[in-house]
This record gives sequence, C-alpha cells and structure tokens, in this order.
Amino acid sequence: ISDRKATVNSSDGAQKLLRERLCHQKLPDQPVGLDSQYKHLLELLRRTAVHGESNSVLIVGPRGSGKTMLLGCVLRELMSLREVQKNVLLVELNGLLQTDDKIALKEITRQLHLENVVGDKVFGSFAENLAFLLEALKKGDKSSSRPVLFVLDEFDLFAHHKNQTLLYNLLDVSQSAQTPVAVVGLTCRLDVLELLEKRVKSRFSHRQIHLFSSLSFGQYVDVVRAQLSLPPDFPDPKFSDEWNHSVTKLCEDKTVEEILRRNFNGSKDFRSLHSLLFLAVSRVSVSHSTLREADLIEACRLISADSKANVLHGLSILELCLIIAMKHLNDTYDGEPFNFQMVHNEFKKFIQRKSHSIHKFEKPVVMKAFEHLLQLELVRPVDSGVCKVQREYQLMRLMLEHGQVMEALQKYPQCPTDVKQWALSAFG
Ligand SMILES: Nc1ncnc2c1ncn2[C@@H]1O[C@H](COP(=O)(O)OP(=O)(O)OP(=O)(O)O)[C@@H](O)[C@H]1O
Repeated sequence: ISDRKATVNSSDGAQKLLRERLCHQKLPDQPVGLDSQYKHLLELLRRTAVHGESNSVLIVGPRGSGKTMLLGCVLRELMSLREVQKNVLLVELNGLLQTDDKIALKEITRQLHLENVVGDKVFGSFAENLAFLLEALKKGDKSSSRPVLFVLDEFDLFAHHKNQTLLYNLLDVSQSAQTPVAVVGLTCRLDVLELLEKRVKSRFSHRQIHLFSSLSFGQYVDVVRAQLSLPPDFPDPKFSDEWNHSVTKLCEDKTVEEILRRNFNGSKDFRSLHSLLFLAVSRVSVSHSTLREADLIEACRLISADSKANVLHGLSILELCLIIAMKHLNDTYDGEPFNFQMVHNEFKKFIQRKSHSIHKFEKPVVMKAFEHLLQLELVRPVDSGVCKVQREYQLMRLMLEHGQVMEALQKYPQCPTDVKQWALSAFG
C-alpha cells in the first residue's frame, strides 16, 4: 500500500511540475534556436546597463514566437551581474494597458517610484514631464545617472496614440546623450516602421531582431521530449526514470510522430505545442501514471475540434432542419445568398413530401428558430442591416461548409432517419 501511495504522490508531483512548466510560469533555461538573437540583444542592453550607451531596438516575430521569453532570458542574465542589479531601472509598459500617453506617463512615474517627487507639479508638456522624471533619477550622484530600460510590449499600439508623443519623446531621449536609456519594443507587426511618423522614425535606431522559427522537425521532437521529461532533482528517482523512459519511447511512436508532424506543419510556435502537451499531461491519473499515446491522440482531438460543429450538436431538431434547408439552397443556387422565406419554403416542402417524424411548425416558431441561428452566427446577413428590409426578406449566408453540416449530422444524438436522408438527398 505504501508503494502505491508513493507512486500516486510522485505522479501528482510530476503532473503539477509539468503543468506549471507548460503554463508559461517559468522561463526556459535557454531559448531554443535563438542563439544569435539572444547574444545580439544581450550585448545591446549590456552596453546601456554597464557603459551607459543609449539605444533602441525592436523585437519582431509572430505571436508565441518567444519575444517576451527572449527578453526575459536576456534580462535574467543581465540582472545577475551585480553592478547592473543595483544600478539599472526597468520600466515595463504594454500597449494593451497603457492606452494613451497620459496613462503611460503615470505608469512610468509609478514604476520609477517618483510619485512623491512629482507631487502636484503641473508640467507644460509631455517632454518636460519626462525630462523631469529622468532628471529626478540623477539626484544624489549627478555625475552618473542610472540607466533606464523601457520595455514597450505591443509596441505597434503605441503608434496609435495622439501625435505619438510617448514614442517621440522616448526615442528622442534614446538618441541624445542626456540619460542612458534603452527602448525595447516588442511587436508582431512586420510593417511596424510604416506606422511611425517621420519625426519618430528618424529617431529610431532601426535595429530590429527578427524571430522566425528555423526549427527542424528533429529539433521540435527534442523540445517535446525535453518539455515532458522530469528534471534530475525530482524527489522520486525511480518514478522519474520510468517516466522519462516512457516519454522517450512515446516520442519514437509512429502515431505520436504523425500528430507532432501535423502540429509542426501547422505552426511551429511553442505556445500551441504547449497547449497540446498540457492537455495530454492533464489526462495522466492514478489509474495510469505515465503518459500514453492515447493521451496525445485525445489532446490532439480536443485541440483541433471544430467549435462550429460542436455548436451544431446543441441545436434543436427544427434548427437543424433549417440548416439542412439552407445547405440545399446553397447547393441549388451555387452559394448565392438566400432569405428566410426561401428557407421556410424549402422546409415546408420537406415536411409535406418526405417527413414522418417532424410535425408542422407555425411560421413564427420557425422564425424564432431562424433568429436563434442568427444569434449563434451560424447564419449572417449579407449586408449588416444598412437598408431596412423585413427580416424575412433580408439576404443571408450560411457560415458552414457542406462537410461540417454532414459531419455534425452523423454525430447528432438520435437524429431521425428521414432528416438524415433529406440531408443526403441531392435536390432537397
Ligand atoms: N525558442 C524558444 N525556446 C523555448 N521556449 C520558447 C521558445 N519560443 C517560445 N517559447 C515558449 O513559448 C511561449 C510563448 O512565448 P512568448 O510569450 O515569449 O511569445 P511572444 O512572442 O511574446 O507572444 P505574444 O506576441 O503573444 O506576446 C513561452 O512559454 C515561451 O517560453
């Protein structure tokens, strides 16, 4: 019994550890495949932090490509230097949070702990205010001012602020030799420079670090293995050995390879890989304490589930019939838009000619069902109600593919046979 208890504890521990790892709570020991970018960024920021040189740089890459992670790893190494730790100040802003420059300035003041120094002072301009803040940092030892690293996440959103005042002023400071500052922008927009006003653009250093994954499939599988393996300091070495052995075997499995390859071909980014592995790890339980092929298959199924098809499973039979009627209209009129009246006619034809299981519904009831489909956005008006046409005659489109409807029908619980046959018949 005590053996079993130990296994349960270890299995719980392993699951907790891996789930935390996959939930982005920890920086990786080393970014994978980003060595040159890492060195480049570290060198740039080191020059600001240690030698007091100002600079600006943009980190550009798609969502989940590791921009935040790269900066985090670089800052971790930088801050481990003692002279930097005591000296450098970090200000982190995010375009989603600081939606205008006034809010951003308040946040800068807060992060620099200068609220008391600013007090009730009124400033003539943004530049004056920022200059005051940077000047305040010099107090004490005027000869050397403390370097400030400004991190602007979602950098492109700051370009929408009025007159781009914040960007202008930060980049202006980063160009002049007053205070050592580094401005680091993170963005997923490749065309971000096009968004900058001329006077702002000219103050930017034009240094860009691009993160495009050059990972091969072999490296991708290595990452999976590393992500799923337990560390050497795991409290139960016997369990950890077994687990790691099973992970290695799992990665060699043909079906698993196929799933990983599909994921890899879809997107190489780590975030989607992490969600896949997270779902798989969550399925480990007392009854099977190692990761199995079936867990990954199920995780893959969950991740690639078609949300619209899932909505279809929850429809009433009347609503489903309307969807089939629309599918027939689409087939007959080659995808041209239709209106409610046409759908209703198609449905009536079915009831009169072929149906034994569906009884007649009053028109307002059918209309109600149709409106529900509209609410679910399975049907959308062609023009979003600009001209005032009666709802019955408004042109609509079905937002589902032929295949999605047919697949949903197969899985619909207790779907009457005549409805299925109607869906399968070629001409309604
Ligand atoms: N090269 C890599 N090596 C190790 N882990 C990585 C790598 N790339 C991405 N990751 C991991 O993928 C996850 C997503 O990365 P991150 O949050 O840094 O992306 P991002 O580019 O900042 O995304 P967003 O544009 O949404 O802010 C993180 O958990 C990160 O640790």
